[in-house]
Amino acid sequence: MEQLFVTGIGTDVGKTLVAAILTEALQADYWKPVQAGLTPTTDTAEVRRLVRNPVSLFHPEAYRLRLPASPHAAAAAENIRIQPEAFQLPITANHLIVEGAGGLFVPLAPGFLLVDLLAQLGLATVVVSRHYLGSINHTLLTLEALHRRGLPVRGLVFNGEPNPATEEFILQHTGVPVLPPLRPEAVIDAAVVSHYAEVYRAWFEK
Ligand SMILES: Nc1ncnc2c1ncn2[C@@H]1O[C@H](COP(=O)(O)OP(=O)(O)OP(=O)(O)O)[C@@H](O)[C@H]1O
Ligand SMILES: C[C@H](N)[C@H](N)CCCCCC(=O)O
Ligand SMILES: [Mg+2]
Repeated sequence: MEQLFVTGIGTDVGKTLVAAILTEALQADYWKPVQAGLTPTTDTAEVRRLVRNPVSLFHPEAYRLRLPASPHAAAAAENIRIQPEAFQLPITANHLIVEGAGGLFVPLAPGFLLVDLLAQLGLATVVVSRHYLGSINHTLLTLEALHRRGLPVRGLVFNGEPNPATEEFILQHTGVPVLPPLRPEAVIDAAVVSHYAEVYRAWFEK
């Protein structure tokens, strides 16, 4: 069974889109442990919108915070302190896709970063890198942080217009496996996710 934690080089890089593709490809369950920002939608609702298979279950978030901000600040705004013990992996016999919030060093509580939650859960990662000027540095920092903690990378996803110079450097420098890339899409809907899910299913079966 695949139990994968989707992280990224920052916020808005495409983690939810990748999580939806993985959820559809593997007919996996999905879990977003910390949701900061409830409108116009949540990541769980977005993945539910993008996935068509009847098997996937959507597990409730451990924290649902109103403010679209760093989780430690969104929690503080509601007089909540995020507790490491509150995070228990959902019990399921299915594949499980877990989506982080922002990047690895996003604070959840004083002294408790998202990467600490990842280490506590003990999952392999899928890392999403979106192409922008500065993304090489953000990607290498993310991969080094995982490597230093002994957290395995199942695959790296490049999102955006192809950038061979960037992609080749990162892959040669780190040696991580690469998942199929995502290209800019005019709309993000279930049909687009279904297309990528086919490609991802083949990658996992190879
Ligand atoms: N390849 C793409 N083509 C078109 N739009 C994209 C693509 N990848 C991501 N997007 C859009 O970019 C926005 C940010 O992506 P997404 O919500 O997946 O980011 P995220 O990393 O999950 O952010 P968060 O840290 O808030 O969870 C969304 O509106 C998403 O639909
Ligand atoms: C609200 C946003 N969409 C994410 N859920 C949280 C992003 C936190 C980023 C914090 C930071 O790195 O400065
Ligand atoms: Mg997301």
